[in-house]
Amino acid sequence: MEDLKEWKNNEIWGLEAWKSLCRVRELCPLIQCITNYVSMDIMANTLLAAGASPAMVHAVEEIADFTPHAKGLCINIGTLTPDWTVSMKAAAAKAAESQKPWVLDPVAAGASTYRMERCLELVDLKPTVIRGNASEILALAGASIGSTKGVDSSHVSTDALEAAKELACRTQAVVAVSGAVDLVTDGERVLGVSNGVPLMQKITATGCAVTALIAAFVALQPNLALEATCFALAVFGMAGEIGMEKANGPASLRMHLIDALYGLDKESVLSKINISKYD
Ligand SMILES: Nc1ncnc2c1ncn2[C@@H]1O[C@H](COP(=O)(O)OP(=O)(O)OP(=O)(O)O)[C@@H](O)[C@H]1O
Ligand SMILES: Cc1ncsc1CCO
Ligand SMILES: [Mg+2]
Repeated sequence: MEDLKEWKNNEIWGLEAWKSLCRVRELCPLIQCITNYVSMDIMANTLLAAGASPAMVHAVEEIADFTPHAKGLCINIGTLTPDWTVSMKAAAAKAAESQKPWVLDPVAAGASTYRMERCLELVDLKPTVIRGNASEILALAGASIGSTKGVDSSHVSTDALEAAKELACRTQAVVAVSGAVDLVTDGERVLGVSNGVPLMQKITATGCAVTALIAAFVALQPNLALEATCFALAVFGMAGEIGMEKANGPASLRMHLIDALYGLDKESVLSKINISKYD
């Protein structure tokens, strides 16, 4: 691959995103998901539609056997309880030990002290990527409680740009803030992904689903985590744009988005991709 710092236009981004999607379709990476009850269905279906192989495996007793065989791991704290916390930490540690990338979704990080403390413990276990909405990234970067209402963002992604950069520098993770423009940073470079449609916010767990898709893309390009994260966000957003052409509301968008992801072709990727340097 060329020096990505020199990349300038969407023609090149499109070709590389297409290659990344093809790699997922060819290699069908096994992605372990320890996620919330709300997101399990859309997350598994998103991974399958993209060509990956999801497995919702969360018993702590299975982690020693299972996690080393997965290509990537997605941890989502959406419906956190103490027993799952133990599994999450064990899986993150096992992924790190077996040099597998893992991605953290800090759902509602600022909604309670319990959530924040567990999130900070997970961040200490060195996620490859952290993907949240703007309120979650602001809360996590500042370790601040009470600024978020729940799982939905009360900020726009650009509100969290400096927080995301600071969090990325401090943790060495790639940090992605979703929204109308998804901002992705390694603390130095910032890229903006402008694919997607606003109605995606009205389908529960689209954020959770795209975090799992990031895990699948990063699993196959662990040394290009920033770019792979952008490609997953762009691919999901493009599927939303295509799905929106047939949708009448959130429920039909959910269905058409998954269909569009499954059928996404090179021509659509090249014509729709919208990635730009943000800094
Ligand atoms: N205004 C918007 N325009 C276009 N796409 C959007 C918009 N808002 C969100 N998206 C897209 O919707 C998806 C979900 O992002 P969102 O920020 O809603 O995540 P979230 O709040 O974590 O969701 P959840 O907690 O329900 O999983 C992302 O792919 C994002 O790019
Ligand atoms: C609604 C909801 N509550 C906990 S997790 C979740 C899914 C969206 O994050
Ligand atoms: Mg979320």
